[in-house]
Amino acid sequence: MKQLAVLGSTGSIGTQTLEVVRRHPDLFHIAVLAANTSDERFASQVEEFEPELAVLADEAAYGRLKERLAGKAARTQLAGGRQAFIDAAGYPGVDMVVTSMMGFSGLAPTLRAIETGKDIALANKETLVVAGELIMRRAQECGVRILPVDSEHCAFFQCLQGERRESIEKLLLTCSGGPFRGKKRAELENATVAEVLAHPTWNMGKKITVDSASLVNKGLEVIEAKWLYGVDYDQIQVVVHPQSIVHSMVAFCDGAVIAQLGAPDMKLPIQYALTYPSRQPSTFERLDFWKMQALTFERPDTETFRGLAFAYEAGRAGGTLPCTFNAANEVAVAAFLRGEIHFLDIYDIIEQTMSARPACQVTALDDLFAEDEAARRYAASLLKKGR
Ligand SMILES: NC(=O)C1=CN([C@@H]2O[C@H](COP(=O)(O)OP(=O)(O)OC[C@H]3O[C@@H](n4cnc5c(N)ncnc54)[C@H](OP(=O)(O)O)[C@@H]3O)[C@@H](O)[C@H]2O)C=CC1
Ligand SMILES: CC(=O)[C@@H](O)[C@H](O)COP(=O)(O)O
Ligand SMILES: [Mn+2]
Repeated sequence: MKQLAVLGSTGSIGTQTLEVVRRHPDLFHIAVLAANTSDERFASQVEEFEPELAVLADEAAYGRLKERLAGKAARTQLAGGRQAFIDAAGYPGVDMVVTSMMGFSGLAPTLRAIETGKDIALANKETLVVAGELIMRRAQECGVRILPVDSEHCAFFQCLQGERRESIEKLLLTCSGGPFRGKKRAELENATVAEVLAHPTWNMGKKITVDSASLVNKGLEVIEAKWLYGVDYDQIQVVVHPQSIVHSMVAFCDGAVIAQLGAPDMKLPIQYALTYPSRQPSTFERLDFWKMQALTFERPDTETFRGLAFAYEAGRAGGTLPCTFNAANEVAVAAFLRGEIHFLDIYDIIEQTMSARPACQVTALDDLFAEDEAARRYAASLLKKGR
């Protein structure tokens, strides 16, 4: 029985992870649940799974949780606050930590999980974007496995089973193109939050859905792929594939291309990460190749969707720049979702923050926390200028 900690259990990946666990009660036990503010949903998860430990990072939400669970879930120890959330990642007896929390907040708990010897089912791509070198090195030193949950990276992982890294010619990273595929800047000036959140193929949390529309998500995934598979940026080619059926492909040195296909459903990569190296039966939707329409592929428009170009620039520069890129994006996306800026302003905020804060070398983890804070402050100052 694998003992799991699910960090970010109330979100899109977190709830789908729990769905996978419900279907395999013989394989998994939920030892730890952790989330941030969604106390109502979290309380019902705690009642259902009765973990040993349940943590809400947000103190006010933790207060509400205690009231909700008064006289219930007696076997579960409750805790609240940011430090408790990080400590939950190192809970004794846990075999695998699912990092389904959002954004830079994933870095410290992921590192804690690695350093306490837990395998990682990694959904939180921002952690690898800001600290890929450090995370991969610590994982190797601590003898833990990082199993990708992100659909494209799970596809690479499946395509690479039994292959040598040196045989990789290119990683072909597929991209839906988001809700605005084919549109030009002038058509995006007044894009509404509802239009941005209308992803054509995936149902996900709000932040990643905005990132998909701007192609920042694909940029984050380029950097994530670089660290997971140890390739050069020149070996990662983004291919727009609007149907989201081919989840990604690997081109090998002999000219062969291996692809992983499936219906767009995150439960499959989540289950694969949780059960690897075995495959477990599932009732997830099957592809019907007799009914399938065309699978199409195109080149991304990086002049309109500048998020991808910024990511390659940040990734190639290295050092603190990917952290700067990520922080500026997180600030801009939150402001866009609050209705404070236009969709295209996200690009300007990233661009200006990246040019104001050139890459510095990362010598310690604290360099990244300092850069995240400084870049957020700079990006937030751009919002105040009344864009
Ligand atoms: N959704 C998807 O299909 C995919 C997601 N991913 C990645 O997975 C991660 C999660 O995405 P998704 O599930 O969509 O996001 P959601 O917004 O749906 O969920 C985010 C989760 O993180 C928690 N959270 C948010 N902020 C904090 C914080 N500061 N400290 C601790 N916990 C926090 C939320 O808690 P609460 O709700 O209680 O506030 C919630 O449980 C992201 O990194 C995303 O890029 C990758 C591939 C696909
Ligand atoms: C489901 C998943 O893995 C997302 O990261 C997905 O890739 C988003 O789709 P885009 O290709 O539109 O960014
Ligand atoms: Mn993805």
